[in-house]
Parts: sequence; C-alpha cells; structure tokens
Amino acid sequence: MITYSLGLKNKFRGITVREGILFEGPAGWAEWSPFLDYDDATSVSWLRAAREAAYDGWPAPLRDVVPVNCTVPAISPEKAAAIVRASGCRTAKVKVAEPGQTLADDIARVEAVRDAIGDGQVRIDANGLWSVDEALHALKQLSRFDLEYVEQPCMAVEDLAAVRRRTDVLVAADESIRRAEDPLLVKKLEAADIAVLKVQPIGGVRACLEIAEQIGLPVVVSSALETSVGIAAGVALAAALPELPYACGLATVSMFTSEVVSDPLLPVDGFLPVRRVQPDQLEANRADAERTAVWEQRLSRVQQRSAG
Ligand SMILES: O=C(O)CCC(=O)c1ccccc1C(=O)O
Ligand SMILES: [Mg+2]
Repeated sequence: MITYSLGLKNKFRGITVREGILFEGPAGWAEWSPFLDYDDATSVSWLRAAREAAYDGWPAPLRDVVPVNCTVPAISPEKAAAIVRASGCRTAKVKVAEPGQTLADDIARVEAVRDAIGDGQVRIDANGLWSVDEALHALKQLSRFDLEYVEQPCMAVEDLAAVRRRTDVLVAADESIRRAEDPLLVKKLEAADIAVLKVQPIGGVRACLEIAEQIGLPVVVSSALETSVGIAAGVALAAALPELPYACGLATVSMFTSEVVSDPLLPVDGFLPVRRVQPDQLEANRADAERTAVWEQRLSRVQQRSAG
C-alpha cells in the first residue's frame, strides 16, 4: 500500500495536488482517493470501488477502446485551445462558472475551444454553480457554440429539471447522481437527458452498471481525477456498458505533472485502450510521511465504518 501525491498542471476543482492510496489485491491494483473535503461517511462508497478492483475484478468488456473527451479547466482561451489541440480528442469538455470568473471568461474559453476543435463536439460543466436564471442566461449566450450538452448547470435536482424544461441544450446530471441519496431522483423528476457516472463515488463498476440500467439514460463515464490505476476502473465500466453513445470524461491523466505508471492511460486519437495498469513509478510519486499518516488514518476510519 502506498500514498501517492501528484501535482496538477492547472488548478482543478480548487486543488493543485492530488493524493490518494494505491494497493494491490489478487485481482489487481486499486485506487482509493476520495477528495479531502469528503467526510468518512461519503468515502465508504469510494472504498467499495477500490475493493472491487483489488479483490473481484470487473465484468467482461464489450469493446476494446473507449472514446474520450479532453478536459479543459477554467483557464485562459489560449491555454484552453492548446489543450484541445494537443489532446487529439474529437470532443472537449470545458469547465465554466468558476468562482471569481465571469460569463465573459466562459464565453471566451468556449469560443476558443470551438475554434480549436472545428466540427468536433463541445460540452460544458458548471459543477452546479449557477442558479436557474444564471444557467438560462449563460446557455443563451453559449448555445451559439453548438453545445453537445451542459453538465450539472445547477446543484439542486429540482433546479436541473427547471433548466432542462426551459432550454434546448441537453442536460447531463453528475453531482445529482454521485452525491445524491437517491440517484434515481434525476429520472423521476426528468431532470436530465444524460447520466454522468463515476466509479469511485458510486461504489464500483457493478454499482454503476446497476444505476445505468435503472436510470434509463445514456451514460457518460467520467473520472474523479484519478491516477491511471483509478482511470482503468472507469475504462472497465465504459467497456462493459451495453451502449456507449458519448465520449467519456476519462482523459484526465494528462492534467498531472507526473504519473504512477510509465505507460499512463492517455488517449490516442481520442480513444483509451481497455486494459489494467501496473504502477511502476511509485517511489517517485510517494507522499511524504506526514501526508501518508493522514491518509492511513483516514483509510482505517473508513474501513471501520464500512465494516460496521
Ligand atoms: O469529465 C471529465 O472530463 C473529467 C472529470 C471531471 O470533470 C471531474 C473530475 C473530478 C471531480 C469532478 C469532475 C466533474 O465532472 O465535475
Ligand atoms: Mg461534472
């Protein structure tokens, strides 16, 4: 078992360093990396996902590559365009509604991404940070860039439904599924056209496959900003879904300044290969003793909780 610490090239979700635990079981390597602002109760499902990876393995794949989007943080238009061009992806996901920025910043970034990707797809993710009115106003301005969909424009599932009723842009639910007590409320309230599923927060590949079946919406598999070890679980889910009509948000390894494997899960021409990974760069990416102790204590608290 090792605690890793990886730098991020750009601030993402408010963080500049990503940490987590990697461990190996009979079925392969597993990642446990709940974000630091998540409490122990929330982190139990993340542990279920890691145990599945280490001890059970994943259902058989139905495809051997999965299409992915490149992820564009809330950065300048010039840097955004450079990320899109370097990625080789035919779909880009652009972060918008960043605290401290304006709608003008979002418009400039989305415009630069649209220019860079040409006739590819552009989707945006507001991480629930708009009100209904802000979302409708922003979508009116941004829809001229021909959006594939908007992910989580508002936080409350009722607000998501309200936005969906009043815009032509397709709506995807992310936080409304992975952070909700009832992930199927999105379906009941007809709050979304697309379901974003993340393996760690939802509690494993099989848990995600179950939700996919019950929710009856097309699925976009996304990362929770994991190392290639965690990304491999997302790839396994994407490979096992009966249908995969959209590119997945699994091309996030390129956001790190280093990686725990020498052959990371990076897209080639917009696709990730379906395979497991074997970390061989652990020592160079090991967290210091203090951070390792913090993570090991956290893991033992969450293990106790999940055993109870
Ligand atoms: O979907 C992607 O392209 C990358 C994944 C991503 O955006 C993300 C990564 C970590 C935490 C939250 C999110 C999110 O989708 O909101
Ligand atoms: Mg999201």
